[in-house]
Amino acid sequence: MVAADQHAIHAAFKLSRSHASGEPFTLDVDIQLPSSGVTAVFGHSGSGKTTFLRCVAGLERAQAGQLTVQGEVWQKENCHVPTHQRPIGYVFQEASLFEHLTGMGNLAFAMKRAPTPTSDEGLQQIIELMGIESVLTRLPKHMSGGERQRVAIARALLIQPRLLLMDEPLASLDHQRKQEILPYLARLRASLKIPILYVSHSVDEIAQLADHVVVLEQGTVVAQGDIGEVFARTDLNALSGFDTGAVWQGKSVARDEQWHLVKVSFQQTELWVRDTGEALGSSIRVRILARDVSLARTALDETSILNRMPATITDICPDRDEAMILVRLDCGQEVLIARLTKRSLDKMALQVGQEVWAQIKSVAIVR
Ligand SMILES: Nc1ncnc2c1ncn2[C@@H]1O[C@H](COP(=O)(O)OP(=O)(O)OP(=O)(O)O)[C@@H](O)[C@H]1O
Repeated sequence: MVAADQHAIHAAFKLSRSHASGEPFTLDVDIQLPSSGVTAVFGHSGSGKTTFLRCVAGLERAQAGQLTVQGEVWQKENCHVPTHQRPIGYVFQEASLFEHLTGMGNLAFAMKRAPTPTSDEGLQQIIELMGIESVLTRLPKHMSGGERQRVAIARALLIQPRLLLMDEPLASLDHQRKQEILPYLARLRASLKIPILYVSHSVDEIAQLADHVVVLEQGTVVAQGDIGEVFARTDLNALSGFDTGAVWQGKSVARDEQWHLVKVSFQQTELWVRDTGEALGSSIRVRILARDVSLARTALDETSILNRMPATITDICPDRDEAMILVRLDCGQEVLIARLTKRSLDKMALQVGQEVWAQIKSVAIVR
């Protein structure tokens, strides 16, 4: 839960619509979101992510709604601030640039809409942040998908928004372009003071970018909280499956130069991870996929696995795959999830409350 904070966002919307096919849809949310960082709005296709974002933007009007952003009312009973009067930047799935204007022309258009003049320095900072210097003289048709999207993000920032809304900004890009643009989004997250609402159905993207997660299912909020907390849950349909995995936030504390490894310390446990060259003391986020965690009843000495730790089984939950099971473990203050076959669970006679050894085959650094 987000602490009561007058700078937070309170969004409550009730909106019903019926499909041509006859299947009705209702968005029914009442949530408090943090005033900074990236809040990911996550869920399967059709869960209502875009509808929620459009309600925040004022593009869609909920039959009943209340929206307060940092103490300012944008919607309440008979009051509905129109979209163009809301200080928001909106980045869509497809970069909607003006095709007849160059990159710089697109940016200049946004600057004209900003409430206060942008200094040359401010403009330069955004150009550098998004790495778009070399495409400013080009028309959008001569830019790659990733470049177009980065110009679109810069344009949204130059409006000087107090809230940035991003609706699947990477969805139209291929894998390589996504990888190219992700570091820019991570930089954006680190340098922006304003809150970002980021809609996505990609667990990978969210694991890398989000601080806070809201999970929608059929128009309602089924979970919300800090990324570590939400990703540690095994009962969420949207998060169960091949990509299930815990996200841990720690600090690098030691370096093993011979083996190119860095020791990352978490609340009560430590992991050795690949050295990505960051200074000791840096904050490091890792993702441990449930399929990369195996369990042993005793501490095995002869194993090639680098990261092993004692853990207690706290829950055993069904997986989307009939043959698999998710085991939730407490490792000190950290929660780990292991994805095992039902056969292994049975063979090892694992039960809730049992002490085991968790063996982590691979740890991905996500930031
Ligand atoms: N313009 C519209 N008219 C009628 N129904 C709509 C309209 N837009 C969306 N819907 C329906 O409303 C529901 C929520 O759609 P929404 O686009 O918000 O979901 P989503 O979670 O963003 O999905 P996706 O990930 O596929 O974009 C869906 O059932 C969808 O079919």
